[in-house]
Amino acid sequence: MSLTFERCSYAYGRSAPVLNRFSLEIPSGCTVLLGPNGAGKSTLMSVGASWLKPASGKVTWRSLSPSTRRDLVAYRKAVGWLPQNVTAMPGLTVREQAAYVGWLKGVSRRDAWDASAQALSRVRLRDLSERKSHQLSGGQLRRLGIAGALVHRSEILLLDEPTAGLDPSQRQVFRELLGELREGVQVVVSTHQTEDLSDIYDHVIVLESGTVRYQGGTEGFLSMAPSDTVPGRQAEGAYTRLIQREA
Ligand SMILES: Nc1ncnc2c1ncn2[C@@H]1O[C@H](COP(=O)(O)OP(=O)(O)OP(=O)(O)O)[C@@H](O)[C@H]1O
Repeated sequence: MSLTFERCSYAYGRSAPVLNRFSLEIPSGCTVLLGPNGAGKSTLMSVGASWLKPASGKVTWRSLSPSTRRDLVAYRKAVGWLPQNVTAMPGLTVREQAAYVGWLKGVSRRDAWDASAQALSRVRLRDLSERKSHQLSGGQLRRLGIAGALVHRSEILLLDEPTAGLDPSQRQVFRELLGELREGVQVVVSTHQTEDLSDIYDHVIVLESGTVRYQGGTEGFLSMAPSDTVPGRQAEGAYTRLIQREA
């Protein structure tokens, strides 16, 4: 069993629920989560990361559920999360912050320290290891966030807009990293960037107004593009067609 949401409901305060008895099983492999602004992607990721607790329903990763007190620590160790806004921890260096995140997730201090060097290399931040994390640029901070999720050797990574604010060369670094990661870890990426979908992702999920509008293979998704779509713009064409059709 993969990451599963069973009839989950979540509302911010007294607002209308963003997720209303929402059910979804994330397929194994590499999945991209698309959807318009406000569709509920970050909310879904945050519920999956057990940062937000659904008012009702159940989230499970394999046999672990964060709503079961006994499972919570193991669940959070297994499920890595890059939130939309990564914050620098005051006073910590880049390496200390990556190690600290691992330690918070239950990795021993020594293992977290060792693993942090490797994780920083993977996101190409090793040269900045000794810099204070508050001195990083926004894009570098996002890469540090990914490194933090790698330190505790997650079984599944939920990456919320990992390429937002990255320059084109760093987006390429991220694509390469994803190619390496997908060998051992299940990955879900929320993004607005639709280029190269078929090179990177096995599955596409499109969310709109807290509802799944599409779930299936990447090739099937791309084939929904209008026949006159310019080559290389299939994902954009398919997405626009889907969202307009459902609007
Ligand atoms: N902290 C919050 N308090 C109140 N409402 C919120 C909060 N965070 C999100 N919302 C609302 O919940 C809905 C879903 O937001 P969410 O951030 O999950 O969407 P999203 O698909 O990630 O959007 P984007 O692509 O713009 O990041 C939106 O209507 C948003 O205004």
